[in-house]
Amino acid sequence: MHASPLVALVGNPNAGKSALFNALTGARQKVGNYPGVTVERHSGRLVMDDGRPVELIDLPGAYSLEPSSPDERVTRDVVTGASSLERLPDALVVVVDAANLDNHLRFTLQLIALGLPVVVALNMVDLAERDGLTLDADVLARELGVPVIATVAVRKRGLDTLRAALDSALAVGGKRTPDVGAGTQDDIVHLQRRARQIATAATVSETAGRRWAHMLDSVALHPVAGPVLLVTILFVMFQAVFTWATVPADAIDAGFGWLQDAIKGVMPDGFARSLLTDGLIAGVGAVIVFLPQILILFLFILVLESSGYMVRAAFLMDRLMATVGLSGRAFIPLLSSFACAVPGIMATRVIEDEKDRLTTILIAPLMTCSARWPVYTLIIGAMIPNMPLAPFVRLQGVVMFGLLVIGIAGAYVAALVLRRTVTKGASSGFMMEMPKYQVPRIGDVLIGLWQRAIIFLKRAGTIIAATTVVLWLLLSFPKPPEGSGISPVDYSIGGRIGHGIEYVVKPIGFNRDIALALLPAMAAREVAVSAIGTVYAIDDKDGSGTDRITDQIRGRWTLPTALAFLMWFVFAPQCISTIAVTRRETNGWKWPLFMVGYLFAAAYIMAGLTYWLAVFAGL
Ligand SMILES: Nc1nc2c(ncn2[C@@H]2O[C@H](COP(=O)(O)OP(=O)(O)OP(=O)(O)O)[C@@H](O)[C@H]2O)c(=O)[nH]1
Ligand SMILES: [Mg+2]
Repeated sequence: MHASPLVALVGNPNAGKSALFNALTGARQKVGNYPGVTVERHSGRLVMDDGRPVELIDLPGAYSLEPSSPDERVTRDVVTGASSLERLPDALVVVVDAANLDNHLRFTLQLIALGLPVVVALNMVDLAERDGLTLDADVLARELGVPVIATVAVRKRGLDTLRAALDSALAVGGKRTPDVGAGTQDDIVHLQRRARQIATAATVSETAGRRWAHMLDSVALHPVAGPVLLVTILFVMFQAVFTWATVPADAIDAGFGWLQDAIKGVMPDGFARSLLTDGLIAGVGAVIVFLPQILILFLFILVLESSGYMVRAAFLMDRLMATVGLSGRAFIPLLSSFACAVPGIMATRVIEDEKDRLTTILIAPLMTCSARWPVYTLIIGAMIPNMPLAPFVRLQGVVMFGLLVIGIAGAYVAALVLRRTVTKGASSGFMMEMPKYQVPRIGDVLIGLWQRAIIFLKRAGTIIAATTVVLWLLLSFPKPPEGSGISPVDYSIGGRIGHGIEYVVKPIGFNRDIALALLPAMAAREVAVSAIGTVYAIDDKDGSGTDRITDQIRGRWTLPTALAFLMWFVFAPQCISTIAVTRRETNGWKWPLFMVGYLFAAAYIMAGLTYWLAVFAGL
């Protein structure tokens, strides 16, 4: 039996728990360590008005009862009575930041649901008032069903009232066993909604900016309107990529055409000229044409990120992610993977749980990265008619969107399977602060776009140029004997390698041209585009050298082949950089090899299925 009751200070990080702890205990505190963990234990003595002592502990800040760090685990274990290091508190003082009520009330609701006596310290009301936000503590108390005391920890304001409220909470409290299930059952979207409702109800007055944020959130986080908005934004993004980019892309295309002609005008005909114009310029040009589309894609991502919407999207996704046993924290790395899996995989470092993190790394390549855009766009542009389906909705954009959705669905299934087999383990929760909404700064967005453009152009200038030249050489030599009638491509070294690959990919509907492009495309996916361009430049039947790749594809590919090829690129791990970064982040070859294996298998099966279904459907 302990002499004095135990009271724990809990709340989100930076709510002011330690400041309140210091104000309440003064010099009567001890700092120690919880045995076995590196988490510090702060305890101190609080003296009630009648002189009775209460032991106060300052718990580490946490976002929720689903811990994602050792600190948060200590907090969770203590308040749920699961801790072997600390007895169950007799009451909780939940500290919330008044200026950040929506965010902090989520955890508060979870804590109240545990059933222990709770007093809420509505802290930092001075900062809230400075920001033009006035809150009604009584309304808050009524909505939450527990006493709420306004405090300013650093000015020791509200401490007497807080002590009195704590006294009566302890008096009526009795000790109940925490109802651990109650706090964690509600998913975070629901909690967030409830928190926002309460915060709105308790708000007496607020600035226009805050009012706007509340209004935007009531749409963006709405259980029905939220997902609809998210899908709409993504859909508009894809339509924009296809429609806005045509003019600049055509201009770039024309520019490279002009450059080819100019060089043909000054250089004598021969191997060097042909390598330079039909090989290098055509190959690199075929990829650079996609710069406008990639920049439009990044424009959307950067604006969504800097406006504060992205984290809201992560919230909406959390429920979905939880169904496959992934942490909501995985959303941000996965989202970055839509630009490129390499930074995406590096961003998985924010995920504490190893199994969670590994699963996220393994599915990251299924997000449609920007290197796939050139491939998708080329094939869709050549083979899918761009007929309007509805105002502002065209078939090509829909197909593109479909490929993206298939990638996500693939990742979903992969995570589901992986989490039950090779990366089995308990899943952890996710909580993040909702950032403020703000109008994106044009300068920041432009700098972001500029950086992407440079990275893309560098790739085109190095990896893509080099593989194009190597492929050109492999496809040009040795030359078939004069008058043999054999196509130079088929006779070349590259052609023979291609025939070898063709054996493997013929069953899934791929032709020789695709087989030839697959190997160089291992360097980077978009090389497939320049590689196909190279094949057709060397294999130019009429010798005019003027046919565009799209026309060549149209003439030589069937629709089932094109669809199978698209499906292949949704799954195939055609990217050396991704494999390398996976090796680095997982410290060994085991997981990158596993990733390559399962993705190639999926690519093969899905492409094959697509091909044969399309053939049987008579496409
Ligand atoms: N203006 C103002 N500042 C406060 C108040 N309470 C705390 N602060 C300041 O807010 C910051 C965070 O306070 P802490 O007490 O360290 O927060 P905490 O909840 O212990 O944070 P963690 O330990 O990280 O979970 C500090 O700089 C405090 O000085 C308050 O009522 N008003
Ligand atoms: Mg602290």
